[in-house]
Amino acid sequence: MRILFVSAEAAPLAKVGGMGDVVGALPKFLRRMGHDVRIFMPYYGFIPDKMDVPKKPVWEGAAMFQSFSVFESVLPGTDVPLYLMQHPSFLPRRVYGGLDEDWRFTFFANAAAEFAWNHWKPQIIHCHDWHTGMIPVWMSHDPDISTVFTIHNLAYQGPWRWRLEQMTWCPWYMQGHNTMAAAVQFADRVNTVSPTYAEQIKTPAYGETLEGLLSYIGGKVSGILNGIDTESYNPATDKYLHQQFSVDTIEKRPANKIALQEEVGLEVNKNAFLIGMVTRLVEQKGLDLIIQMLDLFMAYTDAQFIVLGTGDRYYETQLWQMTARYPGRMSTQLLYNEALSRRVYAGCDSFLMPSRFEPCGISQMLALRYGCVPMVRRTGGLVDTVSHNNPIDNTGTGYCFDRYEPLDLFTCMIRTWEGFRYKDKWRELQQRGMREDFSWDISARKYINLYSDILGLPPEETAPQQEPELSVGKG
Ligand SMILES: Nc1ncnc2c1ncn2[C@@H]1O[C@H](COP(=O)(O)OP(=O)(O)O[C@H]2O[C@H](CO)[C@@H](O)[C@H](O)[C@H]2O)[C@@H](O)[C@H]1O
Repeated sequence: MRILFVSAEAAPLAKVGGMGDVVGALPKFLRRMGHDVRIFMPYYGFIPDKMDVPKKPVWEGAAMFQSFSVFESVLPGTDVPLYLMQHPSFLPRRVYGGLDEDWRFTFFANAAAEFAWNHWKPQIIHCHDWHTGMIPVWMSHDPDISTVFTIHNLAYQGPWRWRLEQMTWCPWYMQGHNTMAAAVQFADRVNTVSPTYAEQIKTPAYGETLEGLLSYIGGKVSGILNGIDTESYNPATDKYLHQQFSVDTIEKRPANKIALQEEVGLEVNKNAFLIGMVTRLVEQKGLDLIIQMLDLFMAYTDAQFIVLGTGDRYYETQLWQMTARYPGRMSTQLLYNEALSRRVYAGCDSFLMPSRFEPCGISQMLALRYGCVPMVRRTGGLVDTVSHNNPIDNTGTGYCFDRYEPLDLFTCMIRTWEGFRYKDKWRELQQRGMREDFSWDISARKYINLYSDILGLPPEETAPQQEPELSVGKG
């Protein structure tokens, strides 16, 4: 099959969050299964810092009264063909933000559609989040090109219809209120990134006002759990770590904790319970819960806490102020830093992710892979990837809580801190997590079956079923 991924992010070139991880990894695995998968993304101003791009474009086109050029290369570290769309609006050294965001991504989507019609014609365009949401509307006219639309984040829905009407050809029959709604209506298949979240978004608590529409088109909505790139994220070979280790040499892991404490200015103490977070600092990630109960937790325990992230100014300030109250025990790194993120996963004892909602979550899977025990709220993909520790039966991979309440988070963190004192049981818990298989193989097969289904082809192989475990209340 010929499949074109269209996305605003693709790791390692442009990654802000988990969508970059997915688009950077899934095509590689689909190609290994024998399909011609390619990526189309913007040529951001910072891309030449990360790779050499040919000087001559492979194609030039026009959309929304603007001309643009497309350069062909390969996604670094893979054999995936990459098309970079160049236009002055993408020259700034940023992925998101700016007053022209609605315009530039609608234009990007239009450019991708022109590219698919005129240069490389795929059978399926796989669109990611609202930035590509108009593609399914335009492609609904084309009998040769079908579309899959993946929701990574329902909270960001793109420009509203009146703005789309101003900017572009927005057909009269497009009754969607905004770009995300239009995409959901017109795509041949809609999927989100975990089975639990695929059910949750049909409810008012998680549907972000689209629950009615998502329930109405429920037959074409599915949930396919994300994987992680286990080749890139491998603690046994990760060149960014102070000390590499594997599930069988886990006794080497504490050297990473000491190195991390030194690096971020925490008191060097191998016995202190070190908690980490690597996250976008936004409401989704449950930061308000942490801000409400962290003082209590710090007073009650000897724990240390490191946060690596950037995002809303409000959360940055709150965390910064809190850090000032705990010198040597808390460190806030307001940075986007891939290398440091790997050292946080490898050095911390536990990873905190009390999300308000979570479509899938990549961070908790990376934490598990690096032996960092996750503490999570049971919502969305966190339900499908982390199970509660049961030291009697030797099952479970982390610590979980249900209700979105500071006291429930506090209790969960205290239970984890207690668990950390029983070293042998803790090591077994870490090893169970490290042995979990989150590689892309299973999910990539499910995507192939989804594409085959649209094209009327028989499924390639039967992938094992993932049953959603429902937890729909916001607590
Ligand atoms: N400051 C920083 N420095 C370095 N690395 C950083 C960083 N901040 C975040 N990251 C990295 O970005 C990724 C975050 O991915 P997540 O899936 O956990 O959340 P996100 O909300 O961004 O993704 C959305 O899309 C994904 C993909 O579908 C869904 O899993 C998820 O639920 C949904 O919210 C991880 O690889 C993490 O290490």
